[in-house]
Amino acid sequence: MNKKNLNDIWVSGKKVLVRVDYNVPMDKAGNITDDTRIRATIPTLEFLLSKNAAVIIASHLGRPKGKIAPEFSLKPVAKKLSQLLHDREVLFANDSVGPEARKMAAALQPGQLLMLENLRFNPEEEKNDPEFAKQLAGLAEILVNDAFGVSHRAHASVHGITKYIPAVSGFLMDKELLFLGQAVTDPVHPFVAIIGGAKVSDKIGVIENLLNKVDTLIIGGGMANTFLAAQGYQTGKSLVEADKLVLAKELIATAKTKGVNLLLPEDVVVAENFAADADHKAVAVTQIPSEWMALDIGPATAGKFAAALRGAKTVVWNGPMGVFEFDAFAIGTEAVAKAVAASGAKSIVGGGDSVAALEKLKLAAKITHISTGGGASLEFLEGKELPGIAALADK
Ligand SMILES: Nc1ncnc2c1ncn2[C@@H]1O[C@H](COP(=O)(O)OP(=O)(O)OP(=O)(O)O)[C@@H](O)[C@H]1O
Ligand SMILES: O=C(O)[C@H](O)COP(=O)(O)O
Repeated sequence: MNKKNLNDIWVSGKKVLVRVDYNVPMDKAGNITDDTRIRATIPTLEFLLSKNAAVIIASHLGRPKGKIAPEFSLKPVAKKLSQLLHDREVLFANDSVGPEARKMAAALQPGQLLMLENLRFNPEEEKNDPEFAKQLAGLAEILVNDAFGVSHRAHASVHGITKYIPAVSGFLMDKELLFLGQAVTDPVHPFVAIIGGAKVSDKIGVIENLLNKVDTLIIGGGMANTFLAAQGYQTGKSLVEADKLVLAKELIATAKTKGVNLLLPEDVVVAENFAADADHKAVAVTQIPSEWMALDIGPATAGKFAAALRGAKTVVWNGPMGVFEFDAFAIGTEAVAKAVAASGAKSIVGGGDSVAALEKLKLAAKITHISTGGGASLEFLEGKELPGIAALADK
């Protein structure tokens, strides 16, 4: 990529603002339930500290809608970061561009770390407000953008700010762009993509773009029902997007024209109702009872999908094959997770459910790259230009 990264600039003794995506899940008591996104930025932070930069960390957490909301405070995240950095002190400012942040940033010494409070406590962040961006830029000399997960948002801390101070990518951003970039621009074939999750409407762009690149496209999860309905199967009470039937038909036709091997479920696990303990059974897609709903791919389909993954050289996976939250309907997703891990392909996985399945099965280490981006990795796979990446300084 023709953008500057951390190796292209002098950071020693400089004040560096690092934009990270510490939008991590927390339980009701404020405990971080998955710290992957924090751990993923440690190489960038350690590099900056080893170079004696004064490091100011900025992030959002959740969607507090421009208002101060204690449940969205980044304080617990600062504590977690300190632990992950072997109890190194992480100073904390109770605002992001206010008097406290300004004072603490000004006093920050080389080798020290300061975390700002949630950027989204200010409505100006999401509005990409130039004055807010300028104030944020005023805290530092350089922006290091390691927040791949938010690079699809034209927000002040990833976009507007780059008008005032130079912006380069951090190591996490580099890693995301390298792996996702290779998959969309220069994949090694055979290239197999697996797309699942609830709705076709969320992933139309991804499917359309991947149809130009893949050899095999596997579709599972709730969205597969719309494709089944489009082919004329009775889908009972399954989740089907009636307004997407024509589109699903078009996508099936496009796959054919482009010579893509499109794989849809042949059998599904149907349930009497949407519940963890619902009565359920595997049936052929021609046999879905009118009062039942498909909540997982069936065993024959899982076998077919696994076979399609054998010999793949590049695999992209996003979205579960069924209602993974209920054990009875997690079997298809787990079978796909095992097949991706066993494929030996360069594998790129995005999305919380797919990653959770891999972690549950202790297979995450077998994946080449687990993306920290949700919406951002989807938009990247759609082939869109992400504003936070476009705004990085050119080489
Ligand atoms: N057959 C189905 N019927 C109804 N819901 C389904 C079905 N299959 C999967 N789902 C639901 O889809 C949801 C995930 O879909 P979503 O579109 O949010 O995927 P995603 O967020 O991209 O995936 P990930 O969480 O891996 O990123 C899960 O909550 C799952 O229960
Ligand atoms: O979790 C994410 O996908 C990112 O942090 C972006 O969050 P957002 O969808 O609230 O902008």
